[in-house]
Amino acid sequence: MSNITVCARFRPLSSKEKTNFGNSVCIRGIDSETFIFKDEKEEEFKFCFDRVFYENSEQVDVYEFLALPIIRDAVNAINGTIITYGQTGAGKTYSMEGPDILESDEHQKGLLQRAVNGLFECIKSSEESVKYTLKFSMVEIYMEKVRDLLDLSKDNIQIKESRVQGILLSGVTEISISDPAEAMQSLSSGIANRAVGETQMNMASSRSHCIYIFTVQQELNRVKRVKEGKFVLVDLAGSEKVEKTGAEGKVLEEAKTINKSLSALGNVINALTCSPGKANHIPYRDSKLTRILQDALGGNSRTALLCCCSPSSSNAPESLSTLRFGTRAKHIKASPRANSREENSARDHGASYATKVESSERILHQLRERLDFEDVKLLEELFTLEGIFFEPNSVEDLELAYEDVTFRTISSLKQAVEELTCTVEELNTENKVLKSRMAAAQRIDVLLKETEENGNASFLHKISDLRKLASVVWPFSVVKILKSKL
Ligand SMILES: Nc1ncnc2c1ncn2[C@@H]1O[C@H](COP(=O)(O)OP(=O)(O)OP(=O)(O)O)[C@@H](O)[C@H]1O
Repeated sequence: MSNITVCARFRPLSSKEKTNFGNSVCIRGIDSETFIFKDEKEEEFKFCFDRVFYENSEQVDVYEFLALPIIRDAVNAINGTIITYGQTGAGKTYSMEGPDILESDEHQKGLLQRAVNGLFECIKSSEESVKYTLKFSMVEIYMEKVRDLLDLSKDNIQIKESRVQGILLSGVTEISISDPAEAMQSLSSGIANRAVGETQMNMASSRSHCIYIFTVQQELNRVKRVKEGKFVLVDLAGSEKVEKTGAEGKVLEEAKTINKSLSALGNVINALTCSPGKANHIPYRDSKLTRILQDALGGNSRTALLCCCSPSSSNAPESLSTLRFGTRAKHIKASPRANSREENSARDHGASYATKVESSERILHQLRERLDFEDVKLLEELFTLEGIFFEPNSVEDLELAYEDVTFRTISSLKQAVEELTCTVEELNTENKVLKSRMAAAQRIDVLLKETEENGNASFLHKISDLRKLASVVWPFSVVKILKSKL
Protein backbone atom coordinates (compact mmCIF):
# COMPACT_ATOMS: atom_id res chain seq x y z
CA MET A 1 0.00 0.00 0.00
CA SER A 2 1.24 3.43 -0.89
CA ASN A 3 0.17 6.85 0.23
CA ILE A 4 -1.71 9.04 -2.16
CA THR A 5 0.47 11.67 -3.84
CA VAL A 6 -0.17 15.16 -2.51
CA CYS A 7 1.26 18.29 -4.10
CA ALA A 8 0.79 21.99 -3.43
CA ARG A 9 0.61 24.62 -6.14
CA PHE A 10 0.82 28.38 -5.65
CA ARG A 11 -0.37 30.53 -8.53
CA PRO A 12 1.17 33.96 -9.16
CA LEU A 13 -0.39 36.89 -7.27
CA SER A 14 -3.41 38.20 -9.16
CA SER A 15 -3.55 41.86 -10.17
CA LYS A 16 -6.51 42.32 -7.79
CA GLU A 17 -4.47 40.94 -4.89
CA LYS A 18 -1.54 43.17 -5.81
CA THR A 19 -3.74 46.26 -6.05
CA ASN A 20 -5.75 45.63 -2.88
CA PHE A 21 -3.21 43.98 -0.62
CA GLY A 22 0.22 44.64 -2.11
CA ASN A 23 2.90 42.05 -2.79
CA SER A 24 2.86 40.40 0.62
CA VAL A 25 3.00 36.61 0.28
CA CYS A 26 2.44 33.90 2.88
CA ILE A 27 5.03 31.34 1.77
CA ARG A 28 8.78 30.96 1.75
CA GLY A 29 10.06 28.05 -0.29
CA ILE A 30 12.79 25.80 1.12
CA ASP A 31 13.05 23.21 -1.63
CA SER A 32 10.86 21.36 -4.13
CA GLU A 33 9.07 19.55 -1.30
CA THR A 34 9.15 21.88 1.68
CA PHE A 35 8.10 25.44 2.43
CA ILE A 36 7.32 27.69 5.35
CA PHE A 37 3.84 29.13 5.58
CA LYS A 38 3.14 32.31 7.54
CA ASP A 39 -0.43 32.83 8.79
CA GLU A 40 -2.28 36.08 9.57
CA LYS A 41 -0.69 36.28 13.03
CA GLU A 42 2.80 35.82 11.54
CA GLU A 43 2.95 32.32 13.03
CA GLU A 44 5.06 29.98 10.89
CA PHE A 45 4.24 26.41 9.85
CA LYS A 46 6.45 24.04 7.95
CA PHE A 47 4.75 21.96 5.25
CA CYS A 48 6.18 19.03 3.37
CA PHE A 49 4.49 17.49 0.30
CA ASP A 50 5.51 15.13 -2.48
CA ARG A 51 6.18 18.21 -4.63
CA VAL A 52 5.59 21.93 -4.34
CA PHE A 53 4.90 23.93 -7.48
CA TYR A 54 5.80 27.55 -6.81
CA GLU A 55 4.47 30.59 -8.68
CA ASN A 56 6.87 30.24 -11.58
CA SER A 57 6.29 26.51 -12.10
CA GLU A 58 5.20 25.38 -15.55
CA GLN A 59 2.06 23.47 -16.46
CA VAL A 60 4.25 20.74 -17.94
CA ASP A 61 6.01 20.26 -14.56
CA VAL A 62 2.68 19.56 -12.90
CA TYR A 63 1.67 17.17 -15.68
CA GLU A 64 4.92 15.21 -15.68
CA PHE A 65 5.11 14.80 -11.94
CA LEU A 66 1.46 14.29 -11.12
CA ALA A 67 -0.30 12.87 -14.15
CA LEU A 68 2.12 11.01 -16.38
CA PRO A 69 2.77 8.06 -14.01
CA ILE A 70 -0.97 7.69 -13.44
CA ILE A 71 -1.68 7.79 -17.19
CA ARG A 72 0.89 5.05 -17.79
CA ASP A 73 -0.83 2.98 -15.11
CA ALA A 74 -4.29 3.57 -16.60
CA VAL A 75 -3.05 2.15 -19.91
CA ASN A 76 -1.96 -0.89 -17.89
CA ALA A 77 -5.45 -1.27 -16.39
CA ILE A 78 -4.69 0.39 -13.07
CA ASN A 79 -7.24 3.03 -12.07
CA GLY A 80 -5.99 6.52 -11.38
CA THR A 81 -7.52 9.76 -10.15
CA ILE A 82 -6.24 13.33 -9.97
CA ILE A 83 -8.13 15.82 -7.84
CA THR A 84 -7.61 19.58 -7.77
CA TYR A 85 -8.64 21.12 -4.47
CA GLY A 86 -8.56 24.65 -3.08
CA GLN A 87 -10.17 27.98 -2.43
CA THR A 88 -12.17 29.59 -5.20
CA GLY A 89 -9.84 31.40 -7.61
CA ALA A 90 -6.79 29.42 -6.43
CA GLY A 91 -5.97 27.90 -9.84
CA LYS A 92 -7.74 24.53 -9.96
CA THR A 93 -9.36 25.01 -13.35
CA TYR A 94 -6.24 26.69 -14.70
CA SER A 95 -4.21 23.61 -13.69
CA MET A 96 -6.81 21.36 -15.29
CA GLU A 97 -7.61 23.24 -18.54
CA GLY A 98 -5.16 26.11 -18.84
CA PRO A 99 -6.70 29.47 -19.71
CA ASP A 100 -8.84 27.84 -22.44
CA ILE A 101 -9.38 24.20 -23.31
CA LEU A 102 -8.97 24.71 -27.08
CA GLU A 103 -7.03 27.95 -27.40
CA SER A 104 -4.21 27.60 -24.84
CA ASP A 105 -0.68 27.77 -26.28
CA GLU A 106 1.69 24.86 -25.82
CA HIS A 107 3.19 26.33 -22.69
CA GLN A 108 -0.20 27.01 -21.01
CA LYS A 109 -1.97 23.74 -21.79
CA GLY A 110 -3.41 22.12 -18.68
CA LEU A 111 -3.55 18.56 -17.36
CA LEU A 112 -6.50 17.68 -19.60
CA GLN A 113 -4.95 18.55 -22.95
CA ARG A 114 -1.68 16.92 -21.93
CA ALA A 115 -3.45 13.84 -20.54
CA VAL A 116 -5.34 13.31 -23.81
CA ASN A 117 -2.07 13.41 -25.78
CA GLY A 118 -0.35 11.28 -23.14
CA LEU A 119 -3.04 8.59 -23.27
CA PHE A 120 -2.82 8.31 -27.07
CA GLU A 121 0.97 8.27 -26.97
CA CYS A 122 1.06 5.53 -24.33
CA ILE A 123 -1.44 3.50 -26.37
CA LYS A 124 0.60 4.00 -29.54
CA SER A 125 3.78 2.75 -27.92
CA SER A 126 2.09 -0.32 -26.40
CA GLU A 127 2.11 -3.88 -27.63
CA GLU A 128 0.66 -4.24 -31.12
CA SER A 129 -1.24 -7.42 -30.39
CA VAL A 130 -3.45 -5.52 -27.96
CA LYS A 131 -6.52 -3.68 -29.23
CA TYR A 132 -7.17 -0.48 -27.30
CA THR A 133 -10.43 1.45 -27.03
CA LEU A 134 -10.51 4.83 -25.35
CA LYS A 135 -13.84 6.09 -24.04
CA PHE A 136 -14.73 9.38 -22.48
CA SER A 137 -17.49 10.58 -20.14
CA MET A 138 -17.93 13.85 -18.36
CA VAL A 139 -20.27 14.80 -15.52
CA GLU A 140 -20.64 17.60 -13.03
CA ILE A 141 -22.12 17.57 -9.57
CA TYR A 142 -24.22 20.71 -9.40
CA MET A 143 -26.44 21.36 -6.37
CA GLU A 144 -26.07 17.69 -5.36
CA LYS A 145 -27.23 16.35 -8.72
CA VAL A 146 -25.01 14.51 -11.17
CA ARG A 147 -25.45 15.99 -14.66
CA ASP A 148 -24.17 14.41 -17.84
CA LEU A 149 -22.18 17.15 -19.58
CA LEU A 150 -22.23 15.26 -22.87
CA ASP A 151 -26.03 14.97 -22.80
CA LEU A 152 -27.78 17.60 -20.72
CA SER A 153 -31.10 15.73 -20.85
CA LYS A 154 -29.52 13.30 -18.34
CA ASP A 155 -29.61 15.68 -15.41
CA ASN A 156 -29.87 13.27 -12.51
CA ILE A 157 -27.47 10.39 -13.10
CA GLN A 158 -27.62 7.72 -10.42
CA ILE A 159 -24.48 6.37 -8.76
CA LYS A 160 -24.33 2.59 -8.53
CA GLU A 161 -21.75 0.18 -7.21
CA SER A 162 -20.69 -3.07 -8.81
CA ARG A 163 -18.43 -5.46 -7.02
CA VAL A 164 -16.34 -5.93 -10.15
CA GLN A 165 -16.30 -2.45 -11.67
CA GLY A 166 -16.64 -0.43 -8.49
CA ILE A 167 -18.51 2.88 -8.56
CA LEU A 168 -20.54 3.40 -11.76
CA LEU A 169 -22.55 6.27 -13.18
CA SER A 170 -25.68 4.59 -14.41
CA GLY A 171 -26.57 5.44 -18.02
CA VAL A 172 -23.87 8.08 -18.42
CA THR A 173 -22.93 8.96 -22.03
CA GLU A 174 -19.69 7.25 -22.98
CA ILE A 175 -18.17 8.21 -26.30
CA SER A 176 -15.37 6.39 -28.05
CA ILE A 177 -12.52 8.68 -29.01
CA SER A 178 -10.06 7.69 -31.67
CA ASP A 179 -7.68 10.65 -31.78
CA PRO A 180 -6.67 13.66 -29.66
CA ALA A 181 -8.54 16.17 -31.87
CA GLU A 182 -11.82 14.29 -31.45
CA ALA A 183 -11.23 14.05 -27.70
CA MET A 184 -10.59 17.79 -27.46
CA GLN A 185 -13.82 18.59 -29.30
CA SER A 186 -15.83 16.43 -26.87
CA LEU A 187 -14.01 17.94 -23.91
CA SER A 188 -14.67 21.44 -25.13
CA SER A 189 -18.40 20.84 -25.72
CA GLY A 190 -18.70 19.26 -22.26
CA ILE A 191 -16.85 22.16 -20.62
CA ALA A 192 -19.15 24.63 -22.38
CA ASN A 193 -22.06 22.95 -20.57
CA ARG A 194 -20.53 23.44 -17.13
CA ALA A 195 -22.17 25.62 -14.50
CA VAL A 196 -19.93 28.66 -14.26
CA GLY A 197 -20.66 31.97 -12.54
CA GLU A 198 -18.97 35.14 -11.45
CA THR A 199 -17.91 35.52 -7.82
CA GLN A 200 -15.93 38.21 -6.08
CA MET A 201 -12.91 35.93 -6.05
CA ASN A 202 -13.11 34.67 -9.61
CA MET A 203 -14.64 36.07 -12.82
CA ALA A 204 -15.30 32.56 -14.13
CA SER A 205 -15.83 30.46 -11.04
CA SER A 206 -16.76 26.78 -11.36
CA ARG A 207 -20.00 26.33 -9.46
CA SER A 208 -19.87 22.56 -9.71
CA HIS A 209 -17.45 19.68 -9.23
CA CYS A 210 -16.45 18.47 -12.68
CA ILE A 211 -15.41 14.89 -13.31
CA TYR A 212 -13.66 13.77 -16.51
CA ILE A 213 -13.51 10.01 -16.97
CA PHE A 214 -11.25 8.32 -19.53
CA THR A 215 -11.67 4.57 -19.79
CA VAL A 216 -8.86 2.65 -21.45
CA GLN A 217 -10.03 -0.76 -22.52
CA GLN A 218 -7.60 -3.33 -23.88
CA GLU A 219 -8.53 -6.59 -25.51
CA LEU A 220 -5.94 -9.32 -25.26
CA ASN A 221 -7.15 -11.56 -28.03
CA ARG A 222 -4.83 -14.45 -27.29
CA VAL A 223 -6.25 -15.05 -23.84
CA LYS A 224 -9.75 -13.66 -24.44
CA ARG A 225 -9.36 -11.15 -21.71
CA VAL A 226 -10.47 -7.53 -21.39
CA LYS A 227 -8.53 -5.18 -19.18
CA GLU A 228 -9.85 -1.80 -18.22
CA GLY A 229 -8.20 1.15 -16.55
CA LYS A 230 -9.98 4.36 -15.59
CA PHE A 231 -8.20 7.69 -15.55
CA VAL A 232 -10.33 10.24 -13.73
CA LEU A 233 -9.70 13.97 -13.39
CA VAL A 234 -11.70 15.87 -10.81
CA ASP A 235 -11.84 19.66 -10.85
CA LEU A 236 -13.51 20.48 -7.56
CA ALA A 237 -15.57 23.61 -7.07
CA GLY A 238 -13.76 26.07 -4.82
CA SER A 239 -14.39 26.37 -1.13
CA GLU A 240 -15.29 29.88 -0.07
CA LYS A 241 -16.02 31.82 3.08
CA VAL A 242 -19.42 33.26 2.22
CA GLU A 243 -19.12 36.12 4.69
CA LYS A 244 -15.84 37.13 3.01
CA THR A 245 -17.01 36.82 -0.59
CA GLY A 246 -20.39 38.42 0.16
CA ALA A 247 -22.23 35.72 -1.80
CA GLU A 248 -25.98 36.22 -2.09
CA GLY A 249 -29.01 34.52 -3.65
CA LYS A 250 -28.15 31.74 -6.11
CA VAL A 251 -24.40 32.15 -5.61
CA LEU A 252 -24.90 31.77 -1.85
CA GLU A 253 -26.99 28.62 -2.29
CA GLU A 254 -24.35 27.18 -4.63
CA ALA A 255 -21.57 28.08 -2.19
CA LYS A 256 -23.40 26.37 0.69
CA THR A 257 -23.88 23.18 -1.34
CA ILE A 258 -20.24 23.25 -2.49
CA ASN A 259 -18.96 23.78 1.07
CA LYS A 260 -21.21 21.01 2.37
CA SER A 261 -19.88 18.46 -0.11
CA LEU A 262 -16.29 19.58 0.50
CA SER A 263 -16.81 19.13 4.20
CA ALA A 264 -18.20 15.64 3.48
CA LEU A 265 -14.95 15.03 1.57
CA GLY A 266 -12.99 16.21 4.62
CA ASN A 267 -14.99 13.85 6.85
CA VAL A 268 -14.26 10.90 4.58
CA ILE A 269 -10.55 11.76 4.63
CA ASN A 270 -10.62 12.07 8.43
CA ALA A 271 -12.39 8.73 8.76
CA LEU A 272 -9.91 7.08 6.38
CA THR A 273 -6.92 8.39 8.29
CA CYS A 274 -8.18 8.49 11.87
CA SER A 275 -7.89 4.97 13.16
CA PRO A 276 -5.47 3.08 10.95
CA GLY A 277 -6.18 -0.62 10.78
CA LYS A 278 -9.55 -0.22 12.49
CA ALA A 279 -12.66 -1.00 10.47
CA ASN A 280 -14.52 2.25 11.09
CA HIS A 281 -17.45 3.64 9.13
CA ILE A 282 -16.41 5.79 6.16
CA PRO A 283 -19.26 8.21 5.32
CA TYR A 284 -18.96 7.94 1.50
CA ARG A 285 -22.74 8.16 1.13
CA ASP A 286 -22.96 11.59 2.77
CA SER A 287 -22.54 13.37 -0.58
CA LYS A 288 -22.53 12.61 -4.30
CA LEU A 289 -18.91 13.78 -4.46
CA THR A 290 -17.62 11.36 -1.83
CA ARG A 291 -19.66 8.51 -3.30
CA ILE A 292 -18.16 9.09 -6.76
CA LEU A 293 -14.69 9.41 -5.25
CA GLN A 294 -15.12 6.27 -3.13
CA ASP A 295 -12.79 4.15 -5.28
CA ALA A 296 -10.25 6.95 -5.62
CA LEU A 297 -10.03 7.55 -1.88
CA GLY A 298 -10.56 4.22 -0.29
CA GLY A 299 -9.82 1.57 -2.77
CA ASN A 300 -8.54 0.48 -6.05
CA SER A 301 -6.97 3.61 -7.47
CA ARG A 302 -3.72 5.43 -7.68
CA THR A 303 -4.65 8.91 -6.52
CA ALA A 304 -3.02 12.32 -6.58
CA LEU A 305 -4.24 15.53 -4.99
CA LEU A 306 -3.19 18.98 -6.16
CA CYS A 307 -3.78 21.56 -3.43
CA CYS A 308 -4.11 24.91 -5.19
CA CYS A 309 -3.44 28.06 -3.19
CA SER A 310 -3.17 31.78 -3.57
CA PRO A 311 0.22 33.01 -2.34
CA SER A 312 -1.28 36.29 -1.09
CA SER A 313 -1.21 36.97 2.66
CA SER A 314 -4.77 38.23 2.26
CA ASN A 315 -5.86 34.65 1.55
CA ALA A 316 -3.64 33.02 4.20
CA PRO A 317 -6.50 31.47 6.26
CA GLU A 318 -8.00 29.76 3.19
CA SER A 319 -4.60 28.59 1.94
CA LEU A 320 -3.71 27.24 5.39
CA SER A 321 -6.95 25.27 5.46
CA THR A 322 -6.23 23.86 1.96
CA LEU A 323 -2.71 22.84 3.01
CA ARG A 324 -3.99 21.18 6.18
CA PHE A 325 -6.51 19.28 4.07
CA GLY A 326 -3.60 18.08 1.90
CA THR A 327 -1.58 17.05 4.95
CA ARG A 328 -4.46 14.92 6.23
CA ALA A 329 -5.05 13.39 2.80
CA LYS A 330 -1.35 12.44 2.66
CA HIS A 331 -2.04 9.73 5.23
CA ILE A 332 -4.58 7.90 3.07
CA LYS A 333 -3.29 4.57 1.86
CA ALA A 334 -4.23 3.38 -1.60
CA SER A 335 -3.90 -0.14 -2.92
CA PRO A 336 -4.40 -0.05 -6.69
CA ARG A 337 -4.36 -3.31 -8.61
CA ALA A 338 -4.67 -4.17 -12.28
CA ASN A 339 -8.28 -4.73 -13.35
CA SER A 340 -8.95 -7.58 -15.67
CA ARG A 341 -12.03 -9.35 -16.83
CA GLU A 342 -12.07 -12.71 -18.49
CA GLU A 343 -14.26 -12.57 -21.55
CA ASN A 344 -16.42 -15.44 -22.63
CA SER A 345 -17.04 -14.92 -26.29
CA ALA A 346 -19.33 -17.93 -26.34
CA ARG A 347 -22.41 -15.95 -27.36
CA ASP A 348 -20.53 -14.26 -30.19
CA HIS A 349 -19.00 -17.44 -31.58
CA GLY A 350 -21.76 -19.96 -30.99
CA ALA A 351 -19.78 -22.02 -28.52
CA SER A 352 -21.01 -25.44 -27.58
CA TYR A 353 -23.09 -26.25 -24.53
CA ALA A 354 -19.99 -27.87 -23.00
CA THR A 355 -18.10 -24.58 -23.25
CA LYS A 356 -20.98 -22.79 -21.55
CA VAL A 357 -20.98 -25.32 -18.74
CA GLU A 358 -17.21 -24.88 -18.37
CA SER A 359 -17.67 -21.16 -18.30
CA SER A 360 -20.43 -21.44 -15.71
CA GLU A 361 -18.21 -23.66 -13.61
CA ARG A 362 -15.37 -21.17 -13.86
CA ILE A 363 -17.64 -18.28 -12.89
CA LEU A 364 -19.07 -20.24 -9.99
CA HIS A 365 -15.56 -21.10 -8.91
CA GLN A 366 -14.61 -17.40 -8.91
CA LEU A 367 -17.74 -16.55 -6.97
CA ARG A 368 -17.04 -19.35 -4.51
CA GLU A 369 -13.73 -17.72 -3.74
CA ARG A 370 -15.51 -14.50 -2.88
CA LEU A 371 -18.58 -15.79 -1.09
CA ASP A 372 -19.31 -18.00 1.90
CA PHE A 373 -20.30 -21.60 1.22
CA GLU A 374 -23.84 -20.89 2.45
CA ASP A 375 -24.17 -17.95 0.04
CA VAL A 376 -23.05 -20.07 -2.90
CA LYS A 377 -25.58 -22.79 -2.05
CA LEU A 378 -28.35 -20.24 -1.76
CA LEU A 379 -27.29 -18.63 -5.01
CA GLU A 380 -27.30 -21.94 -6.86
CA GLU A 381 -30.77 -22.75 -5.57
CA LEU A 382 -32.11 -19.33 -6.46
CA PHE A 383 -30.66 -19.45 -9.96
CA THR A 384 -32.10 -22.89 -10.54
CA LEU A 385 -35.49 -21.72 -9.28
CA GLU A 386 -35.42 -18.62 -11.45
CA GLY A 387 -34.14 -20.58 -14.43
CA ILE A 388 -31.47 -18.01 -15.21
CA PHE A 389 -28.42 -20.17 -14.86
CA PHE A 390 -28.30 -21.17 -18.49
CA GLU A 391 -26.10 -18.63 -20.20
CA PRO A 392 -23.88 -16.70 -17.83
CA ASN A 393 -21.20 -15.11 -19.97
CA SER A 394 -19.19 -13.33 -17.38
CA VAL A 395 -18.87 -12.80 -13.67
CA GLU A 396 -20.65 -9.47 -14.20
CA ASP A 397 -23.61 -11.23 -15.87
CA LEU A 398 -23.84 -13.53 -12.94
CA GLU A 399 -23.53 -10.74 -10.42
CA LEU A 400 -26.27 -8.78 -12.16
CA ALA A 401 -28.43 -11.90 -12.17
CA TYR A 402 -27.64 -12.34 -8.48
CA GLU A 403 -28.70 -8.75 -7.78
CA ASP A 404 -31.83 -9.38 -9.85
CA VAL A 405 -32.71 -12.54 -7.96
CA THR A 406 -32.02 -10.87 -4.63
CA PHE A 407 -34.21 -7.95 -5.64
CA ARG A 408 -37.02 -10.24 -6.77
CA THR A 409 -36.74 -12.33 -3.60
CA ILE A 410 -36.86 -9.24 -1.41
CA SER A 411 -39.85 -7.90 -3.39
CA SER A 412 -41.80 -11.13 -3.06
CA LEU A 413 -41.00 -11.29 0.66
CA LYS A 414 -42.18 -7.71 1.05
CA GLN A 415 -45.40 -8.60 -0.80
CA ALA A 416 -45.92 -11.62 1.47
CA VAL A 417 -45.44 -9.42 4.54
CA GLU A 418 -47.96 -6.90 3.16
CA GLU A 419 -50.49 -9.67 2.49
CA LEU A 420 -49.99 -11.08 5.99
CA THR A 421 -50.44 -7.62 7.50
CA CYS A 422 -53.76 -7.27 5.61
CA THR A 423 -54.90 -10.70 6.85
CA VAL A 424 -54.00 -9.76 10.43
CA GLU A 425 -56.00 -6.53 10.09
CA GLU A 426 -59.01 -8.42 8.71
CA LEU A 427 -58.80 -10.99 11.51
CA ASN A 428 -58.59 -8.22 14.11
CA THR A 429 -61.75 -6.58 12.72
CA GLU A 430 -63.56 -9.91 12.65
CA ASN A 431 -62.40 -10.59 16.19
CA LYS A 432 -63.83 -7.25 17.36
CA VAL A 433 -67.20 -8.02 15.76
CA LEU A 434 -67.25 -11.46 17.34
CA LYS A 435 -66.36 -10.02 20.75
CA SER A 436 -69.14 -7.45 20.56
CA ARG A 437 -71.58 -10.17 19.52
CA MET A 438 -70.48 -12.28 22.44
CA ALA A 439 -70.94 -9.32 24.83
CA ALA A 440 -74.43 -8.76 23.39
CA ALA A 441 -75.32 -12.42 23.82
CA GLN A 442 -74.16 -12.28 27.43
CA ARG A 443 -76.32 -9.21 28.04
CA ILE A 444 -79.30 -10.97 26.49
CA ASP A 445 -78.82 -13.77 28.99
CA VAL A 446 -78.84 -11.24 31.81
CA LEU A 447 -81.95 -9.54 30.35
CA LEU A 448 -83.75 -12.82 30.06
CA LYS A 449 -83.04 -13.51 33.70
CA GLU A 450 -84.15 -10.00 34.71
CA THR A 451 -87.34 -10.39 32.67
CA GLU A 452 -88.13 -13.62 34.41
CA GLU A 453 -87.60 -11.96 37.77
CA ASN A 454 -89.20 -8.48 37.14
CA GLY A 455 -91.88 -9.08 34.56
CA ASN A 456 -91.87 -7.64 30.98
CA ALA A 457 -92.22 -3.92 31.64
CA SER A 458 -88.76 -2.63 30.75
CA PHE A 459 -87.79 -5.52 28.51
CA LEU A 460 -88.83 -4.16 25.09
CA HIS A 461 -87.15 -0.88 25.79
CA LYS A 462 -83.86 -2.51 26.76
CA ILE A 463 -83.97 -4.88 23.86
CA SER A 464 -84.24 -2.07 21.31
CA ASP A 465 -81.28 -0.28 22.98
CA LEU A 466 -79.25 -3.39 22.77
CA ARG A 467 -80.07 -3.92 19.10
CA LYS A 468 -78.84 -0.43 18.25
CA LEU A 469 -75.73 -0.81 20.36
CA ALA A 470 -74.41 -4.04 18.99
CA SER A 471 -76.16 -4.18 15.59
CA VAL A 472 -76.95 -7.73 16.56
CA VAL A 473 -78.90 -9.86 14.20
CA TRP A 474 -80.80 -12.13 16.55
CA PRO A 475 -80.37 -15.76 15.87
CA PHE A 476 -83.63 -17.54 15.16
CA SER A 477 -83.39 -19.52 18.44
CA VAL A 478 -83.10 -16.31 20.50
CA VAL A 479 -86.09 -14.73 18.73
CA LYS A 480 -88.07 -17.85 19.53
CA ILE A 481 -87.14 -17.67 23.23
CA LEU A 482 -87.89 -13.93 23.33
CA LYS A 483 -91.28 -14.44 21.75
CA SER A 484 -92.12 -17.16 24.26
CA LYS A 485 -91.05 -14.85 27.11
CA LEU A 486 -93.10 -11.92 25.79
N1 LIG B 1 -0.57 29.05 -12.36
C1 LIG B 1 -1.23 30.09 -12.87
N2 LIG B 1 -0.62 30.93 -13.71
C2 LIG B 1 -1.29 31.98 -14.22
N3 LIG B 1 -2.56 32.30 -13.95
C3 LIG B 1 -3.22 31.49 -13.12
C4 LIG B 1 -2.59 30.36 -12.54
N4 LIG B 1 -3.49 29.75 -11.76
C5 LIG B 1 -4.62 30.46 -11.85
N5 LIG B 1 -4.45 31.51 -12.66
C6 LIG B 1 -5.50 32.51 -12.98
O1 LIG B 1 -6.23 32.78 -11.78
C7 LIG B 1 -7.61 32.92 -12.04
C8 LIG B 1 -8.41 31.93 -11.17
O2 LIG B 1 -8.00 30.62 -11.51
P1 LIG B 1 -9.02 29.41 -11.69
O3 LIG B 1 -10.21 29.80 -12.46
O4 LIG B 1 -8.22 28.27 -12.18
O5 LIG B 1 -9.45 29.21 -10.18
P2 LIG B 1 -10.29 28.01 -9.56
O6 LIG B 1 -9.52 27.51 -8.39
O7 LIG B 1 -10.66 27.04 -10.58
O8 LIG B 1 -11.55 28.81 -9.04
P3 LIG B 1 -13.09 28.30 -8.86
O9 LIG B 1 -13.10 27.33 -7.77
O10 LIG B 1 -13.81 29.56 -8.48
O11 LIG B 1 -13.52 27.79 -10.17
C9 LIG B 1 -7.79 32.68 -13.53
O12 LIG B 1 -7.85 33.91 -14.17
C10 LIG B 1 -6.53 31.94 -13.93
O13 LIG B 1 -6.18 32.19 -15.27
